[in-house]
Amino acid sequence: MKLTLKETAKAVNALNDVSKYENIEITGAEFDSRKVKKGDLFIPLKGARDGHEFLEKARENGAVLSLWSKDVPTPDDFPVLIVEDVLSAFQVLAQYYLQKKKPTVIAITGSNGKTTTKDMTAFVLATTFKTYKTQGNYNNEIGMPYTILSMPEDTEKLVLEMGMDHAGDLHLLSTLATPDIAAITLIGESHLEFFGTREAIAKGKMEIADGLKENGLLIVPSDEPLLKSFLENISQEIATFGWDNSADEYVTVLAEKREETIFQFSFSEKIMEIAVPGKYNARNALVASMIARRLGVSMEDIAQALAAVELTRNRTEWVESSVGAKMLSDVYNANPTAMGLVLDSFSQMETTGKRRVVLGDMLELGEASKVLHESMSEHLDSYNIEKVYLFGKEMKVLFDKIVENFPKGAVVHFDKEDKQALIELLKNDLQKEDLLLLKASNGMGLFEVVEALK
Ligand SMILES: N#Cc1c(NC(=O)c2cc(S(=O)(=O)N3CCOCC3)c(Cl)cc2Cl)sc2c1CCN(Cc1ccc(O)cc1)C2
Repeated sequence: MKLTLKETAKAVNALNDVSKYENIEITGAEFDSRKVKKGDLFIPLKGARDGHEFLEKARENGAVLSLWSKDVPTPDDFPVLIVEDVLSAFQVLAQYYLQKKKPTVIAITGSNGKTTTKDMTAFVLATTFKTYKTQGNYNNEIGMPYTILSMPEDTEKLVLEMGMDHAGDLHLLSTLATPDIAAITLIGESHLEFFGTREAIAKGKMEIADGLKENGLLIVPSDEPLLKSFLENISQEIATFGWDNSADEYVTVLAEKREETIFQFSFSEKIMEIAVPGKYNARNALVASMIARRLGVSMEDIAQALAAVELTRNRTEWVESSVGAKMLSDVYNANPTAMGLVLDSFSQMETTGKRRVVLGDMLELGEASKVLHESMSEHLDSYNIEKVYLFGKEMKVLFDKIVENFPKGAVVHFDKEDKQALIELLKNDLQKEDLLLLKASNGMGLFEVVEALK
């Protein structure tokens, strides 16, 4: 990214006069002060802590400018753009950058299929165009603007995953990104506890068309009756996909093997393959191919790319333990905000068994580490969570802080060297109906704990 101070100030509607600053250029935008590089714009978001507290760290790492809330005392020795609301300014800046660079924007949503379809689409488009895609789970109102502002200057095709937790989420993301192509991979059941009915989920998913360009294309499943009524209000072109010729384009699965799936699309004689099992991956490949064909990628390139696609393992899926407990190892974003958010949503999840959490150290939090690990106590309530297993030396302060608030023995702490002891205790404690959440920095190796419990 490359933006001048002046155009940035204008785009975010800065409230202060920036003419007193020399005209600098920003080459990136970051809200995690640890990731700030030279030339970045710092985005002080309210996470587990208020990002405004971390300007010094951002400055040390090379930030040249910062957005700044009008409600926070202004630093007098650092250039800032004072705004009504930092998050909105971040989003508006992303929208400005998108309108300036004008890549083709492809938006993809749907329950679990969206990540696979996003990866497949980007992989196929990359055979022919300079392509950029959503990284990790950066698919929400913070992650998507971040993705847009991280896009290389010469990006031709931008593949954005759009996540939906609540009604209104996709309306915001779609109107920000104004996609040229929008795809709903599946309506599914996720978040039923929030939406109440699958109709409400379908309505929420259809919001992805709210920002769709007039000459854009909406790609939807042909076998989803709940979408029918909403599609009547769509003025843009619609293409449906499915398993048979009731859809505009369909896929015929010829063979499902352990390591690959063999199939054929309605629009080509070619016998295709992807190096992953599961007929739903053939459906995801069909959506990716419909998008690629629409944008001019040849069938040869599509076939070659699909045969070689590597998928980022969908890393937030639930896996079952050997006794039947459900385990979620959320390996994304080991930062205080993400840990707090996942603890809050885990604490609300329906279960007939007990909720248990394994929390490992969050690394690289420097001198803020103690207070940030302790702050997780705000997300741990003995009413919702039966047992807390803390793992690593940074987590000792959290143990000391919460042990008194839980029944005797409900909070335990292990040093990193005692991973085996942690595994033995979990094997002993876990019951069939339990839910287990595991979250830590990758460096703590919690995936070994999950593997041992499977
Ligand atoms: N609160 C907080 C902190 C962070 N939070 C985030 O990065 C963050 C992550 C998330 S997220 O949940 O990970 N996320 C981001 C993108 O889309 C998917 C979801 C969100 Cl939504 C919001 C924020 Cl503000 S990163 C970070 C802190 C506080 C400490 N910082 C480093 C530091 C160490 C020592 C110091 O002296 C100063 C700073 C690093």
